[in-house]
Amino acid sequence: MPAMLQVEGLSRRFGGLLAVSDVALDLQVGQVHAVIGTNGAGKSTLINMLSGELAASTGRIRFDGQDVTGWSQHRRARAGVGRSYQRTTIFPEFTVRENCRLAAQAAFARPWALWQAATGCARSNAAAQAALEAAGLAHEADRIAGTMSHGAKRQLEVAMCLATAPRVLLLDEPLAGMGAEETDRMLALLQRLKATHAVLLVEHDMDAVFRIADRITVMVNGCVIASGDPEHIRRDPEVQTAYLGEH
Ligand SMILES: Nc1ncnc2c1ncn2[C@@H]1O[C@H](COP(=O)(O)OP(=O)(O)OP(=O)(O)O)[C@@H](O)[C@H]1O
Repeated sequence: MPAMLQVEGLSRRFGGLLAVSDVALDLQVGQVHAVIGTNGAGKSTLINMLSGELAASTGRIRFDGQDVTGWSQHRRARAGVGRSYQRTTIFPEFTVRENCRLAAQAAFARPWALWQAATGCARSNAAAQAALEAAGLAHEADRIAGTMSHGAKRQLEVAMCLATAPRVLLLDEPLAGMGAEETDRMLALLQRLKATHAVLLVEHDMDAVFRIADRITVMVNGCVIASGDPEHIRRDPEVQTAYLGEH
């Protein structure tokens, strides 16, 4: 199957620091591709370049066959590149449904329709409902988002991402701070979503990564030191030394 998102020779420099160095990566529908690595390895910088929040210093990003390296974040998002953040980014005083509708409205902005009530935007409402159902949150639709558990809030962030109709999901530590049950629920969600999306997962929870990932890329100091299926990564001596320890 051709890659939905394809990265070649991607680097990012911050002054004298090479935060991401010559990274190559493929994301395919049907796969969760996990990127793991020590603190400061360059994982968030990589996601920020894929989403368009940060410009690449060198290299190329292709999405669905098109070179999107020079595209803005908004243009990539509209084309189908969705992302979630390390820190919770919901609107706590709004309902779960309103959060999803706002995410959809931001993605499908129609400046010429300013006179229409936002609540009446059929496309955003439909996208919000579909996202809630896909994320398993339809039964929580009318709940005030701020009153939900930490795990449910992270699930809502994935739903907000889904409301923008993405084909690629870039997820930055979606399991951070979760208990065992919440982790199980999120992994079940990712397992369902990968059937229709290409998923990039940046995550520190190694047990979860080895449960869910179809492919793992390991970064150290900005460089990819290994990439392959979980068994290959588990056995790689360089990965063992640099990162995994007992896993
Ligand atoms: N805007 C910036 N300006 C300067 N240096 C930066 C900037 N963003 C990141 N860095 C540096 O780039 C390196 C990679 O950071 P990055 O946040 O991508 O790592 P990470 O793998 O996501 O780490 P963590 O697991 O702790 O989130 C670090 O040394 C960091 O200090």
